[in-house]
Amino acid sequence: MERKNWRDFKLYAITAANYHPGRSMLDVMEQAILGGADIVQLRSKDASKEEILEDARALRELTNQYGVPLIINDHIDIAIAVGADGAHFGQDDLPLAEARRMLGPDAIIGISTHSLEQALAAERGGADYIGVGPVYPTGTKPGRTAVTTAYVREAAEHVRIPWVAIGGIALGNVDEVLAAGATRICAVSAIVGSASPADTCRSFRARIDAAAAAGAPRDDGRLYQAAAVEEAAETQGGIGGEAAAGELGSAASAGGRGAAGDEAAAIDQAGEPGPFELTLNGRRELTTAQSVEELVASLGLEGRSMVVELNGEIIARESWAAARLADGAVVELVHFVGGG
Ligand SMILES: Cc1ncc(COP(=O)(O)OP(=O)(O)O)c(N)n1
Ligand SMILES: Cc1ncsc1CCOP(=O)(O)O
Ligand SMILES: [Mg+2]
Repeated sequence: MERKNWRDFKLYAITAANYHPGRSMLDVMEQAILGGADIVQLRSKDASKEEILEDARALRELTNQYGVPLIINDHIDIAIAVGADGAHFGQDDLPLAEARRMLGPDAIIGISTHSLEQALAAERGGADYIGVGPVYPTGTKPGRTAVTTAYVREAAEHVRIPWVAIGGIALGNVDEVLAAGATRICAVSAIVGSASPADTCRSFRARIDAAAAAGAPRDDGRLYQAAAVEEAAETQGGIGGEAAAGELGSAASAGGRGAAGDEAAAIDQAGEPGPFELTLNGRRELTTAQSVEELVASLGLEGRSMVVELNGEIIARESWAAARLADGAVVELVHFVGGG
């Protein structure tokens, strides 16, 4: 089974046997993986060490079968014993430096954070990813203060390592979390407590993919449009924040770019292409992508099955790199969310 880069994960599923009485943990987690969960954590708060070890072994086998990374919550010894891909620790668990020493440089180490200060400390300390939450109050960790989407927004702006929003996230509020800038979602009860974990995961993935296709996230974690406006401000010599969004067309032209329909995109004074405007699935967006291939990559959709139409013409996959984008281009992008 080919493994993708774990950093590309979008949907993080965590075990919680209390939410699925009568169904086995392995069956529920297999359904979650089949539905699109692409990283899995064993989190078991009430079981004995022996039971956790047994579950960890079984989950290791399952996740290996599907090429999905396995993270063990809290128990570093069990992570080592079963050859997990990594471990997750909270603010009061084993210190990060100690965990790294014990797990080695290649292990994936995740740290829970509840404020930007903690996030930046984890980043400096060498965490591989962080949890951002609990975004909403949740029965899975009762009594914890919700950090709200305000912290999600801060994370989107400042955190440069992979980060995942967690806590009280369900299909009814996930769009709000994505709109705040999250590009990865973690859910416990909403997934393992649902009648069909596979369908629920498919729905989560569809929402996450839709947010990406709508032009929100970039690989660097900054909001796509906001980042483009900031870059425009830099390259055009200081267009101010919010006003820049509306004024970009004229400001960019002043920087030497042709009108809508020009073949060449803007080149700024440093020789870098500047942002220009296109219509993506009916929405006006700013991009610096020079070709369809770059546009798809900038949306984080590489490798996805999709049909791309540029200015009314369907572009075959092998022509994406050659299909140049220019100011005023009209792009329709339909990608298919894989099931099973
Ligand atoms: C992905 C992810 N984020 C946060 C947590 C919570 O970890 P922690 O704060 O240590 O709390 P417990 O899960 O141990 O109760 C997590 N497990 N995973
Ligand atoms: C483990 C953990 N850490 C922060 S919130 C949380 C629980 C998330 O569970 P749920 O998705 O059911 O709210
Ligand atoms: Mg913990």
